Amino acid sequence: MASGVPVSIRVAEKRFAGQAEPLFADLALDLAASEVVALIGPSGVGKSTLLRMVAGIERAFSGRIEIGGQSPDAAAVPGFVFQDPRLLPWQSAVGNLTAVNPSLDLGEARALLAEMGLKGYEDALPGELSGGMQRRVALARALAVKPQVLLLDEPFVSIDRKLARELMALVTRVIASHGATVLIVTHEPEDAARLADRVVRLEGRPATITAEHRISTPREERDVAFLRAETDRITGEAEI
Ligand SMILES: Nc1ncnc2c1ncn2[C@@H]1O[C@H](COP(=O)(O)OP(=O)(O)OP(=O)(O)O)[C@@H](O)[C@H]1O
Repeated sequence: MASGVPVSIRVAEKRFAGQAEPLFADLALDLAASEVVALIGPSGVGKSTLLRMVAGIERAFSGRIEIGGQSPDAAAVPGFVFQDPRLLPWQSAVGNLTAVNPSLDLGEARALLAEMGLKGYEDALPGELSGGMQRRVALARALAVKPQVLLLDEPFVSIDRKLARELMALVTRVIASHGATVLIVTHEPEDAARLADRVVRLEGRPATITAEHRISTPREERDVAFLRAETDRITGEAEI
């Protein structure tokens, strides 16, 4: 089990070609080791871009991002869960895990899939799995790199709420058992209230942090009434 490392984000400027205003200017965000931070904010504010910058996928910006004191290039590979599962269609579930980490032994890969509730489906191809099962494989794949940092980009979007809640329960267990530092982008304040230790709202262009909200109640104690109240606080319908 890898434990989480601190993440330091300092963006002097990030601007895509053709943008009159930079997406980010003098943006600073720190995550403590093993902290779970949810990024919320309007569409187009730059949440996914920031996640890709932390992952080292998006490199054209001025500033510095450090993962456990190292640049994203030098740091251990983060686990990344995208909006859609993006599995290799010709690889089995196990094959999708070993594809991202060839040193993962088959027993470990199968154990990760079992942890995601996929016992018996290890050798199935993605096309033979339901959408929900494919998302579970994608989560197992993110854990297959034994990440110190887990990046989740709207992993519960465009699925029904029942499935989203099942997957969130799974992510809650993963957070408890794998201990990574987690940065999750979500449109749903309720999802943030379920999962995060801290909710950070980005707004404007350049985007700034306009609200931060800590949630200290343990995840497993967050019941429906709690989630409703927290969601109101996060959306600004109650004082934060
Ligand atoms: N590769 C790119 N080239 C040019 N512009 C881009 C690129 N990627 C993102 N953008 C622009 O940067 C802005 C931020 O995009 P981003 O996807 O990060 O926002 P977001 O907050 O994640 O939005 P959403 O919630 O809709 O996913 C948008 O205006 C988008 O069009």
